[in-house]
Amino acid sequence: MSRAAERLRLLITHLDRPPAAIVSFYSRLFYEENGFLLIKNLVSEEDIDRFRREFERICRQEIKVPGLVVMRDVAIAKSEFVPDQKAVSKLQDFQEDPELFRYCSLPEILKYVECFIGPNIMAMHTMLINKPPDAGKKTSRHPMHQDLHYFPFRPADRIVCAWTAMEKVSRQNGCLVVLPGSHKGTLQEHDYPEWEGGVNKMYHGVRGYDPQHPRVHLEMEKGDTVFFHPLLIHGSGMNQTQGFRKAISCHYASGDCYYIDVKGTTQENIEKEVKEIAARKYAVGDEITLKDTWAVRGRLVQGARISM
Ligand SMILES: CCCC(=O)SCCNC(=O)CCNC(=O)[C@H](O)C(C)(C)COP(=O)(O)OP(=O)(O)OC[C@H]1O[C@@H](n2cnc3c(N)ncnc32)[C@H](O)[C@@H]1OP(=O)(O)O
Ligand SMILES: Nc1ncnc2c1ncn2[C@@H]1O[C@H](COP(=O)(O)OP(=O)(O)OP(=O)(O)O)[C@@H](O)[C@H]1O
Ligand SMILES: O=C(O)CCC(=O)C(=O)O
Ligand SMILES: [Fe+2]
Ligand SMILES: [Mg+2]
Repeated sequence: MSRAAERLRLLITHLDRPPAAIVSFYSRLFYEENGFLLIKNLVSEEDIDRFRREFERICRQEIKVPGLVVMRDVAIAKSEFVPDQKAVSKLQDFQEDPELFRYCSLPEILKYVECFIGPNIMAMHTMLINKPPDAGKKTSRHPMHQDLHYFPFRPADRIVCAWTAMEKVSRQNGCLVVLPGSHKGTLQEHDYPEWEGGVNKMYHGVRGYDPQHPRVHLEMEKGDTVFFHPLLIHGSGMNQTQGFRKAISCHYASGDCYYIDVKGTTQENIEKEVKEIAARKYAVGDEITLKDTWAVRGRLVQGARISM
């Protein structure tokens, strides 16, 4: 941390009731320097319990949500499907589920998102992650990566992720691991890590990241929320408990971001995979573009949809 940030932190910890302006200025400085900001106790217990109940209903197949992707861990991908949360490692694209999508519109979340990306806010990517107990092959890990690798839109500074712990997350059950300050670098080349036990579909990792870079384990309580920059290198360790570690997240982009063509960039490999899956999912041919797959999923949650 810079000296300015450290002095502000000391000031805040020594004041009985630090002025809100100083706290927000410090928070912003912390985000600029580290690429993430953790806010404790931001989402209510009641809301989280509602998201959990909705997740369980989806797993039991009591409701069907258009466009939803229900993902199984690669370790059990080829075994018989049972309609239970134990068979689901992640939901993606829940924008058509009003109950889960409520998360993306929570005013306490949008208040922060607006500070980072401005008043026009699109929810671009939604996930409920149910990290399973590791089946013994370390496939429950998420390799270190930058989320921007997946996004064909810019600028990076107008994108932010909100990630809320739905229960206590610790090093034991595979909390997020971040490399503070790594968001100041550029987008790195990503590919599948060479892991003996297998890797989940599309879980690319940064090629040759520096293992000496300081790492921070973000241990969090239920309702704590971390906001992070799309260039921040992060991942999560394996779940060494018997519980399913739950988190809900949304990636936001400003309504005036713009799409880019990733041809000829390091993102070409993920484009190829996404197009193959999208062609099957939407039963269309080769003509679907990466941009289309994002434009159909994005939803405006505040302000104006300008170029997204
Ligand atoms: C900021 C963003 C960061 C990220 O999003 S990182 C992770 C991104 N990952 C994704 O977007 C993957 C999303 N998942 C999916 O699209 C689907 O789950 C997926 C992988 C296409 C499978 O879906 P379905 O086709 O409905 O499932 P299926 O049971 O019919 O299986 C079809 C073939 O896929 C395989 N599969 C299923 N889950 C897998 C997994 N987790 N890892 C690797 N392979 C997997 C499955 O074995 C089957 O293979 P085969 O065709 O029988 O050889
Ligand atoms: N060989 C590797 N190559 C790349 N990334 C790795 C490798 N091993 C672990 N990681 C990543 O590092 C992060 C932390 O994972 P891991 O569970 O191995 O360590 P940890 O939880 O920090 O340490 P410990 O297991 O000692 O508590 C995860 O994002 C994981 O995917
Ligand atoms: O919840 C996790 O383990 C990490 C998820 C993540 O970083 C992602 O899906 O991009
Ligand atoms: Fe990520
Ligand atoms: Mg670990």
